[in-house]
Amino acid sequence: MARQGTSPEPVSAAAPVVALQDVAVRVGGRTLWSGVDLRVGAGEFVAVLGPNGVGKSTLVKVLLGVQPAHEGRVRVLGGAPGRAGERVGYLPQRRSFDASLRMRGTDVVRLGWDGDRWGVPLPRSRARRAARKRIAEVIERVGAAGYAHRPIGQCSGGEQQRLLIAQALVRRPELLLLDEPLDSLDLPNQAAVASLIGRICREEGVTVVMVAHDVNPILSRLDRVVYLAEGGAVSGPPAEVITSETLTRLYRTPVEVLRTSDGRLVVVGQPEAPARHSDRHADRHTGRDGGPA
Ligand SMILES: Nc1ncnc2c1ncn2[C@@H]1O[C@H](COP(=O)(O)OP(=O)(O)OP(=O)(O)O)[C@@H](O)[C@H]1O
Repeated sequence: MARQGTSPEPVSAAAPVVALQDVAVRVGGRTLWSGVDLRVGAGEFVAVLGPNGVGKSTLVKVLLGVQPAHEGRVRVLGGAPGRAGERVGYLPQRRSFDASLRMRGTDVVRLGWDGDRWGVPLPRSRARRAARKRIAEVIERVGAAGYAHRPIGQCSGGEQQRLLIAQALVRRPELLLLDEPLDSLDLPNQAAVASLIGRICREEGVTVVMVAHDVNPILSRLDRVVYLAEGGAVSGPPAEVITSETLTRLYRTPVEVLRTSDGRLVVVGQPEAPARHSDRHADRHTGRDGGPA
C-alpha cells in the first residue's frame, strides 16, 4: 500500500526521538504493514491506532528492537532500535496480577530500577539509598504512595497500572513506549491515567508513543496519531487523520467518523485486520458496526 500521510511531518531542527522511513514489517511470513514513515520529536505525545491485529504492538516491538524491520530505516534516540538501554521505558500490553501475588507495589517498581543493571557497582549503601529515593519519588509522581506497600495482587486495575507506569519511569527514560495502558480500566481510571501520562509528557519532556484502542481519553493531549491499516499507515495531527475521508482512503472501504455531543469520536466501518485475535479481546467492539476511534 502506498504511503498516505495527510500532511508533511513537522520538520524539527533537533534530531527526532523516533524516525521511521519507509518501514515494512513481516511476522510469520506475512507483511503486516509497509511504507510507514514517522518522525516523533522530543516531548511529543503520539498515539498508535488501528483495528485489532493490525500490528500496533509490533510497531512498539520494532522501536524496542525486538522485532526487526523487514524494509526501511528505524532510528530511536539517534541509534539503532534496542541500543538506547534505560533511555527507553516500556509498559507491555497489560497482564493482570494474580490476586494472591504477595509482591508489593514498591517491589514491582524496583524491578524497573534493578532489572538489568550491571557495570561498576556503587557502594552498596549508596546504591540502596539512591534506589530507595528514586523509587519513592516516582511512586509519589504517579500518585501511588497510598497503596504502594500493599501486595500488588490486592491493588485495583488502575492502581496496578500506575505502579507499572512508575516501573517504566523509574530510570528516567526520554522515550516512553506504552502498549494499551488504558486497557481494562473503567472510564474514571482511564481519564486519570491518561491525565498522568499527559503530565509526564508535558511537564518532564518525556516523549510518549502509546498504543491505544480508544483515542478518546487522550485525544486532547495528542500531538500526532499514527493509524495503521493492512499494508500501510497514515500519520499526522488527530484532526487531519481521524476523518471519514482519510480513513476511507486508508482502509479503501467507506469509513465514517462521527463526533458525539460530548466530543468523543466514533469510527464506523473500520475493517478488522485479516488475522484477528479476538481471544484476547473478546469484550471489545471494533467491527463494521462502530467502535471508538
Ligand atoms: N511472532 C509472531 N509470529 C506470527 N504472527 C505474529 C507474531 N507476533 C504477532 N503476530 C501476529 O501479527 C499480527 C499483529 O499483532 P499485534 O499484536 O502487533 O497487533 P495489534 O494491532 O497490537 O493487536 P491488538 O489490538 O489486538 O492488541 C497479529 O495477527 C498477530 O497474531
